[in-house]
Amino acid sequence: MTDLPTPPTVSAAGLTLRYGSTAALDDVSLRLGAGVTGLLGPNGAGKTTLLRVLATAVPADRGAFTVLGHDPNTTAGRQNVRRALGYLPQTPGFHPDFTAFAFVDYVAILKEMTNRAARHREVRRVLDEVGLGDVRGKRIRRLSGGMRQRVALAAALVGGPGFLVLDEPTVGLDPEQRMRFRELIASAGEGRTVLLSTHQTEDVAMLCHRVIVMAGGVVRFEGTPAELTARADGRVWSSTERDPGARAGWRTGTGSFRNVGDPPEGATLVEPTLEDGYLLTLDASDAASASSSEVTA
Ligand SMILES: Nc1ncnc2c1ncn2[C@@H]1O[C@H](COP(=O)(O)OP(=O)(O)OP(=O)(O)O)[C@@H](O)[C@H]1O
Repeated sequence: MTDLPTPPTVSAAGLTLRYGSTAALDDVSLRLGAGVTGLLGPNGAGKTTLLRVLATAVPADRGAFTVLGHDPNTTAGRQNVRRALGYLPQTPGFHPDFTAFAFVDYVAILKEMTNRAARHREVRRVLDEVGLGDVRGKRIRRLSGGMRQRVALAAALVGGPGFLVLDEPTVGLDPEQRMRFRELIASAGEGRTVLLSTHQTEDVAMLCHRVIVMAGGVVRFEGTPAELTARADGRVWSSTERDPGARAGWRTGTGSFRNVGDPPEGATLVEPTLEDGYLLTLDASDAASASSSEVTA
């Protein structure tokens, strides 16, 4: 495992949150440092719940965490966590009749920026930062999906938060917009702690210095993207027909089959991707060993 900055900027221990009989979070412990950490997991893994707990939108039943040294268990600490936080939720709730400027300004007001001139300067700065300076007077309903997502990012960035939480920000974006968004997230992660929930393994491979994999409310893996990819070393092979022993196998564009799982003797091994490592980590038997040997608290 690679070393994390000491002390970590965000640290959580034993976070547990149940909805009825569902453990949305089950004893989740993690540490984040400056830079972009990816949070991968299938639907229902508990990613959004974890982000909402860290953003103090919902309290955990058990466990504790700190953000930039602030403990949200006290009223003052919770206020400090919120001041340090920028949050881009899964479905940003902006009024479509607001202009981009008015919406980000509104969020800045909620973030207690009371000096109007300074606040407007800051709103212009973040809209410029996400490349929307030219359309800041346009109503949000007239902007493309990618531009709306950038308005939401600008709102999360306003006030220069030390901890930025992004819940699936690239969902529904076309490849060009996604690339543009990656650039913005990467620059937002310079000197700042960013936690990026995503289903896109390419986002993690291209952007993140650390990755956390969750499933069923449990952290299955915490490490670097290279370490996650390495979990599939020796477990991806090509063949002329689909290997019946493979956990997944498909014909590629070149006509040969790419198989993932436990290769037969003499198989032609190929380079794994981060997605292979991720899929194998979700496999139940791998998960058991990952949670006992790789998860750091
Ligand atoms: N408010 C709620 N009431 C009841 N159950 C909930 C609530 N919020 C989440 N859950 C359940 O908790 C589990 C974790 O959900 P969560 O939304 O955190 O997963 P996720 O990893 O973000 O999934 P997705 O990728 O689909 O957004 C799921 O089983 C979900 O149905």
